[in-house]
Amino acid sequence: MEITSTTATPQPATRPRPGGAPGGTAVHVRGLRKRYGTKQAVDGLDLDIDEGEIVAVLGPNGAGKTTTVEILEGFRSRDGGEVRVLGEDPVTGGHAWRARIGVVAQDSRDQAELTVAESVRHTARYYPRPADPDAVVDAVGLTPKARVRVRSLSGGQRRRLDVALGIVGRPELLFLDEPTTGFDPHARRDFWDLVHALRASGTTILLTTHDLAEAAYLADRVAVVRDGVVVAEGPPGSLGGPEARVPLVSWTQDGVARSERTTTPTALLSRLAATAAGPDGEIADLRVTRPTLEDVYLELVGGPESAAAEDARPTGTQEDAA
Ligand SMILES: Nc1ncnc2c1ncn2[C@@H]1O[C@H](COP(=O)(O)OP(=O)(O)OP(=O)(O)O)[C@@H](O)[C@H]1O
Repeated sequence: MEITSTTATPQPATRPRPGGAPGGTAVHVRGLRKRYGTKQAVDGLDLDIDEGEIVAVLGPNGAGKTTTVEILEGFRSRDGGEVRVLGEDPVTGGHAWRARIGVVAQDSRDQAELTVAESVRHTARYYPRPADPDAVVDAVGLTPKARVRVRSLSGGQRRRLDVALGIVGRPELLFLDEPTTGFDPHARRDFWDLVHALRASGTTILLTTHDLAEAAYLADRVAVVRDGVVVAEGPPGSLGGPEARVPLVSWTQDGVARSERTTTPTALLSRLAATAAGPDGEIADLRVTRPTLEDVYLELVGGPESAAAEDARPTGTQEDAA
């Protein structure tokens, strides 16, 4: 599905070519800091995103992802650090800068009384070179609901509309904050195709997600945030380095579950065949697995995403959008 402009306006000269041809830096963050009361939510965070890249920011609840992203979007102030988004400081980015970014936030916008088509058309008017609203509605799979009022949509349909509203301005840089929450598997896969199509047209994408499969499928690079800093970054397939990807061989011997990490699993299997196989020649419960992105991620953040990682928001320190 191609999303075309409603006007003959050509793409901006700065728009990168697909495939990551020499482009500039879309996002540049150094030493970012943000404190809420006594809580240091962002604590010296560094991040760079090249034009045309899809970067997934991962991290447990309360790690500082949303705070960081909202600072980049210009919706939240910062206490310190250097931030450039499409070459500008979000604090001083004006209307023209804002029109170059798209935001799919966690909280839906409220256009409950409009139909889906009206809502997308309405939002398109805020942008100088919007996509065809009907094509966008189609791209997110909402054509059958185009004449339905927003308030009547299901949660997942509402989320798709959020995505439509975020992309109708044909942003150069798109922020996707947990975009597929509530999507059924089919819608999620369609959405992934859409994200790839956007990237192919040169859009830079910053994605935050708790869905490791989504990050692995979509991202060129992932950045893992913990306690307000990036603790690891790299392509999803090699995050954590070769050490983190050493295969794990597990088996049961004499009724006891055993496992061993080894770079030479075949040699270990030969040894086990001689020493741990039962009378039938089989090694009980034998499995050889290579750590997934999820395994590496959990190792990096110190265990499953849990309440332990999340601290309650301190009351009385709410900060309004900057
Ligand atoms: N407006 C606020 N007022 C006070 N504390 C806040 C505010 N927003 C966030 N915090 C705190 O800052 C820390 C980082 O929160 P943030 O929402 O950035 O994390 P997150 O990584 O996006 O989490 P999640 O995955 O749950 O969305 C948390 O401890 C949170 O409680």
